[in-house]
This record gives sequence, structure tokens and C-alpha cells, in this order.
Amino acid sequence: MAVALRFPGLAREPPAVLAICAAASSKLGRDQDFVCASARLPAQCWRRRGLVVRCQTGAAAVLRNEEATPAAAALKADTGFTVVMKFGGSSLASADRMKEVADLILSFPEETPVIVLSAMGKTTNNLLLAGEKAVSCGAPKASEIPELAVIKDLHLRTIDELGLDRSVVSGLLDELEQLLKGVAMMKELTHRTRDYLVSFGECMSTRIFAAYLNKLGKKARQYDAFDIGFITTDDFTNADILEVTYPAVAKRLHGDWMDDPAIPIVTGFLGKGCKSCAVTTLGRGGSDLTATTIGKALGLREIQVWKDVDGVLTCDPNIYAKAIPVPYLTFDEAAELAYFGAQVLHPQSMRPARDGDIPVRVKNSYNRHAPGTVITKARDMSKSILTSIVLKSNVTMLDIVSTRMLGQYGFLAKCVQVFSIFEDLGISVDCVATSEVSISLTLDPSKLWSRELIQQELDHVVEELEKFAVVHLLQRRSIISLIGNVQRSSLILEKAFNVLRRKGVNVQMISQGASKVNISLVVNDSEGKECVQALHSAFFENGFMSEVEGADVPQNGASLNSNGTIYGN
Ligand SMILES: Nc1ncnc2c1ncn2[C@@H]1O[C@H](COP(=O)(O)OP(=O)(O)O)[C@@H](O)[C@H]1O
Ligand SMILES: N[C@@H](CC(=O)OP(=O)(O)O)C(=O)O
Repeated sequence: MAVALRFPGLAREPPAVLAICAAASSKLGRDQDFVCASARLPAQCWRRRGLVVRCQTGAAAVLRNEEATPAAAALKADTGFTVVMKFGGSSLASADRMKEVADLILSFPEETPVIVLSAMGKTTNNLLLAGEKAVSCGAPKASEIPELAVIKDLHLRTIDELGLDRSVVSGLLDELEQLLKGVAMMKELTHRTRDYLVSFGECMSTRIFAAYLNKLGKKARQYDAFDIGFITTDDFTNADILEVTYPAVAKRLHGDWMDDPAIPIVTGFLGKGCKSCAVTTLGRGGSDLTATTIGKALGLREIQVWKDVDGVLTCDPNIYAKAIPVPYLTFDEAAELAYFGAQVLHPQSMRPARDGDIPVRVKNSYNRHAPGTVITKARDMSKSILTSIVLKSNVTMLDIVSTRMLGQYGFLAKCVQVFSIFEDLGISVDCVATSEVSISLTLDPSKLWSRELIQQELDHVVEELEKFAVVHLLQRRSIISLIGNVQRSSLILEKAFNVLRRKGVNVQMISQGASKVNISLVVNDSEGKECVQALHSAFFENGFMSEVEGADVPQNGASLNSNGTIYGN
């Protein structure tokens, strides 16, 4: 009998495990028992248990017959990370918040978590501001940049209030000051330096938190993601994670755990460029992506992202305070929602979770008992109509109408040629609507650091298009995305257009993508917020869902707390 241990990392590859078992079996003879485990487990983890590895075949460690079953049980218990828990800046804004988060983690003794942390509070924004000021302030003044003082004060105060030694971050704070002086001397802040600069936020928060857990008697180990195998492209400020990351991270976290178990506390948001070997970042809000990447790498049961809201809400609570939590979402819905502007999740973060088929739970660290939102591959859509409304502002729209010098075929082909310019500029096309002789599309820079389109570049695109079309460049537009069951699109559109007609708003473009979860409407920026509020009232507050036969009615009962965040009752 072969005992095939499904280790995290191998858990998603049963055929590979079986193949290894078969290979080991043929070496030992059929009647031998053996354990098939990851070769990533260091030899000492077997030795520590007094187990003799008879042979190592690929990823299989082969043990003596009678040892196989107990070894399997012991190892399974030992390597079983169960969840990844990610806490964002809003959950870690102060020493009190760190205490609360530690308490929250310890309140799940049955879990063996991997913890991913963002920078404390608004530290990333402050680091960016400090960097920009350093460019023009002159080297002697770099130490006096107010944001540097805010960052120092927050971290040192937190350390003091948690009763830790200042040496946990003092070295990093000195280094940060030196870096700002360097930027001031050079009078430039490249994307590469900017990534290095913001990395101080996560490097400090994780060191403080790990030290605090250790002080509480819960053994924890801090990790910088760029040192444990998070390998990315060299697209500074918006890097993509490469496939090699998954086995590398699994090997490092498992190996260390087997050697000396301690809760891993990993920096979110950061990686290491594959060619440059420099620190990269994954785009704003990228710690969500770090968490889902670890979830997939380790084959965990669940990925939890802890925020300051009761889950994904029916709209941005800053736009409309009556937003209510959405209990279930699919990965596609969540990705679409994030892509179209809902700040609550990083747009790329659903990909590893979907690939690994690992549920993502969005929870509120300020209100831990609220059920949150569970995001899975599929859900029952038969009763679903509208799930959430998302607003993306400051969008640029291009209206391109053929001058009819070209036939329809030639017109579209020419347009597509010109659109390749967008790719070169890193500008994504969000929505497209076409008629026989015209195309309308909305543009958004995919680089999340800066939402300003470069006028000069746009003028160039318009110039090219004007060779065969009349072009209108319309700025300051908003996309309202209705995320929901597009099988019920007539119902959604009927209701939405009724609302917008009553408000006297003219929709300038409609796009229903192939994604089947999103209908996008383009309006003026000045109308965007009010439209979202009116649509929210109509769909979620006036009994509309319960009037429609068989529709799911979202649970109401959210209220605002003093921070302006939504708490469930
Ligand atoms: N549809 C939405 N649902 C929930 N929160 C949203 C939504 N749209 C925007 N938000 C904003 O996203 C914030 C949470 O995301 P974020 O600030 O990235 O959290 P964290 O820093 O904890 O990771 C909320 O405080 C809320 O203001
Ligand atoms: N600190 C980074 C990464 C991040 O994910 O932050 P948060 O989890 O607080 O959104 C940022 O502000 O972009």
C-alpha cells in the first residue's frame, strides 16, 4: 500500500503524486509501504523523527514499511498551513490595531496561518509623498520632510506602545532617511527607486508585528517577500508575479516550518525583479495578490483578506453610505468589480485563487463576527440579478466615426492597427461599443500609480485616427459598472434606464462585455456619484429584488461607524 501524502504545493497535483508513488513502488516492490512526500521537505525533518529515508525518488521520500502510516500522520500534522490571513493598512493603523489583529489571529487556535501584512495605515502614501518632496527639497532638507516625521513617529510610537525594542525598526528608519537624502541629491525618483522606497512600509510593519507575536509567546518569523521567492517581471510599480514563485515560496515556507515551526509573517505588495533583482511592487493594493499567491502556492483551504468593511459591498461606501455587504461572489464577479474600480480588492488578486480553486473570504477586522463575503469559482446565479455597482471616474472616451473613405472592413482593421499604440503606452481599453461605421471606447492607464493620461500621447493617437475618421476625445467621463447576472440584462437595463431617465441623465455609451457579469454605462464625471446613489436606491433599497420573482434579496442591516466604515448589525 502506498501512502501518498498530499502536501500543500503538491496538493493540487495528484497525478504527479501518483506517478511518484508508482516510481517508488517499482523500486521497493509492491508489498512495501512508503510515504510519498515533497522533496522540498528537508532531510532533517525525517531524521528528527528517527525515520530512515530508504530512497529519494523525484519528490518521494521512501520509508520503511511499518513507519509509513505514522510518518504520514505526523508530517501531515506538521506541514499543515491551513489559511492565509491578510491584513491591510486600515487594519494595522496603530498599536491598538496591531493588538486587536494579534488577538484575532490567536482566536483561531485550530488554524495554522500564514500572515500577510500591508504597511501601517497610510504609510505607503506618506512614503510616496516624501519621495516626491525629496526630489525638489535639496539634500540638507531631506531629513525635515514632514511625511518622514509622520512615518517615524507612527512606527516608533507603535513600538513603544507594544513594549518592543526600538531596534526592531530603527535601522530601517535610518536607511529610509538616507534613501530620501539620496533622492534629494540626485533630484530624481525613478520607478525602481520608488518601489524600493515604498517597500520600507511593509518591511517595518511585518517586523513589528512578528516581534509583538513573539513577545506574546506565539512564535513568529518575519519574511521579506523578495527574499523568499516572490519573483516578478521588472515592471517597477506594477510588476507581475512569475510562475517560479509558487514552488519557491512553498519550498521556503514549508522547509522553515519543518525545521523550526513559527507563524510566517510575510510582507505584502513586494517582489524581486527577475532580471534586475531589485525590489518591485505589485501595484497599489497588491498585498491581496501576495495573499492569494501564497494561498495557491501552499494549496491552502482558504484565503482571508481582512479589511475595514463587512466584505465586498453593493457599492463603494464612500460614495453611498447605505451600501450593504454582498454575501457571495464568483471570482469573475470579484475580478470585474476590482478591475472596474472597486478599491476593495486588487484587480489581479483573484487569478491565483481561481487557478487554485481556493475560496477567498473578505472579512472586517473591526467587526470580526460579521460573515463577510465568500468568493468562489461558481455560485447559484439562478436567483441573482444585480450584485454590486462600481464607479470608475476620470475616464477618457474616444468616439471614432468613419469618414467612409474606407469600407467597413477597412475601417475596423485600421482602427485596430492604431489601437496597438495603447498597448505601447500601457493604457488599457476598458469598454468598447461598435456600430457599422463607428467605434466608441474608454481608456484608462493600466498603471495604477497615476491615473492621468498623457495628453501628448493621446494627441498622437487622435492624429493617427483622423487620417480615416472623425474623432472626438471626451474627457472627465465615468464608467458605471453594473455587476450581476447578465442573463437578466433586460431587467437590469430597464430598471437602470428608468432611474437615469428620471434623473435626466443621458448615457453616452453602453457596453456589455463577453464576461457575462458586467454591463457598463458611460456618463459625465459630474453625474457619476448621483447616478450610483440613485441606482443603489432603486435596486437595493426599495424592495425591487423582492418584487422580482425568485430573486435573492441582499441582507440589510449595515450601519456606519465613527470611521465612516460600514458595520453589520
Ligand atoms: N464595493 C466595495 N466594497 C467594499 N469596500 C469598498 C468598495 N468600493 C470601495 N471600497 C473601499 O475599499 C476599502 C477597503 O479596501 P482597502 O483600503 O484596500 O483595504 P485594506 O487597506 O484594508 O486592504 C473600504 O474601506 C472602502 O472604502
Ligand atoms: N501598502 C500597499 C499595499 C497594500 O495592499 O495596501 P492595502 O492592503 O492597505 O490596500 C498600498 O498601500 O498600496
